[in-house]
Amino acid sequence: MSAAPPVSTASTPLVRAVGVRKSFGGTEVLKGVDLTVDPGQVVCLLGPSGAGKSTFLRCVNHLETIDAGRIWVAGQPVGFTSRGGKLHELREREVARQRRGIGMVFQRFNLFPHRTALGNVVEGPVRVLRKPRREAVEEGRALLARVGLADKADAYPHQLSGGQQQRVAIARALAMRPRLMLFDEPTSALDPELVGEVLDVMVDLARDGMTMIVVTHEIGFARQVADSVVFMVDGAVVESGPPAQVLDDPRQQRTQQFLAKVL
Ligand SMILES: Nc1ncnc2c1ncn2[C@@H]1O[C@H](COP(=O)(O)OP(=O)(O)OP(=O)(O)O)[C@@H](O)[C@H]1O
Repeated sequence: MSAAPPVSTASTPLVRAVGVRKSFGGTEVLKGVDLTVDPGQVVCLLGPSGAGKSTFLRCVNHLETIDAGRIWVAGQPVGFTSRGGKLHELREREVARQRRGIGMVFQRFNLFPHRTALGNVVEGPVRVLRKPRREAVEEGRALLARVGLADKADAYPHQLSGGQQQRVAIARALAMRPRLMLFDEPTSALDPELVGEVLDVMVDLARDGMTMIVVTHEIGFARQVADSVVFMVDGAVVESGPPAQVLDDPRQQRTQQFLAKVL
């Protein structure tokens, strides 16, 4: 791990990544990524397969440990705590606590198959946050209504479409009251006709002011919702800025080439 930069303060962005590096085996897949997300902002991460987008997202949530650089979420260095002006590596249980403030939605919904939609949503608040079940159920029903699934509370995952399962997964993440939501290609496992219903929920979340980092190939979503589009290639950010600039008037040849293929 490189020398620790100073601990950031509460007035800093919600997410700040500086010089993030990560290797698997001998291969460096993140080569010094810098990224800033202000509270309430939506940042879309775009780029070709293998660029390191998912790996970066997993580093923000400390599902991967970075080799160098630093990431702060809400002023807290990810994987560390600051005591007496020094950074100390967190133990596993403390990492889990830090991770609670971050909701993550994956390509695959990974719902508990033996629990209903509502059961999936209340599991975290009851078991992890120790909320009274009645309160968790009330909130869980409200969250299912928010994602348009009020009538599916008692359905099991196998009785739901992929789009509905993904909306349950979003409700489940929201039930933990995250201050940040990470989405890793949340629609890419869905049939095309189901993509819109998941994106609509994400658009609503963005309008409600949720801070989000979204790895996506949905250029229309990025154009509609993103405050910033970050284009990654080969473990590095090659271009970032407002969607109108990066998507409609890209400056880098690699961005132009990528967009020519996907648009
Ligand atoms: N746990 C791991 N072990 C070894 N290599 C890994 C691991 N996770 C990712 N990689 C490699 O890191 C590189 C970046 O992968 P990553 O999934 O972050 O890219 P991506 O930009 O999200 O791509 P895609 O759009 O295809 O999901 C790839 O070459 C991948 O094979």
